[in-house]
Amino acid sequence: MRMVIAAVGRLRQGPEAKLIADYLDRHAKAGRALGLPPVTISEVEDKRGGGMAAEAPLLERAIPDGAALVVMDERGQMLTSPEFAQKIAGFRDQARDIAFVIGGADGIDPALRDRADLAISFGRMVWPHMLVRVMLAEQIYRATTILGGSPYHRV
Ligand SMILES: C[S@@+](CC[C@H](N)C(=O)[O-])C[C@H]1O[C@@H](n2cnc3c(N)ncnc32)[C@H](O)[C@@H]1O
Repeated sequence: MRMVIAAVGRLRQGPEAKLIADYLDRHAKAGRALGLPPVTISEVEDKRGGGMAAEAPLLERAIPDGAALVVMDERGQMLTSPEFAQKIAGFRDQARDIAFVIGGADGIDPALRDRADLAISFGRMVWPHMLVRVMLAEQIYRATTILGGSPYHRV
């Protein structure tokens, strides 16, 4: 099984990169015993500024064949963290890779959005894509702790 974040844009060194590295590192350690692999990040960029239509094929290339496609989209479903954890466990139990997709300034091309297994919203407000990366990394780590029964997540 593979877990991939396919994201538009290159993240420079800085606070967001440090947070993402920290959460994904914690996920990698906690996920080992649960059959969850480390998350890899695949960044794509269309240097000609072609927007979402040009970014879609680049994102498609970063998505493993047959992977469960999870798009991050403000119009998507608002899940609780335990619900998100169960989605991840469900894909794991089906032996499917998971590809989380984060769009660029224009969002995700509708053709890619429409074929998603799941669209997740972090609320109806639009967040900068680099912050969505941080929040997604944290929620993946949180999901792993929920599945592992660790007390990180409290309600
Ligand atoms: C700056 S936003 C682009 C917003 C764009 N107007 C759209 O229609 O999607 C960049 C990316 O961040 C992610 N994103 C932003 N806000 C989000 C939210 N509330 N929930 C989930 N993902 C979000 C989406 O993947 C989006 O493509």
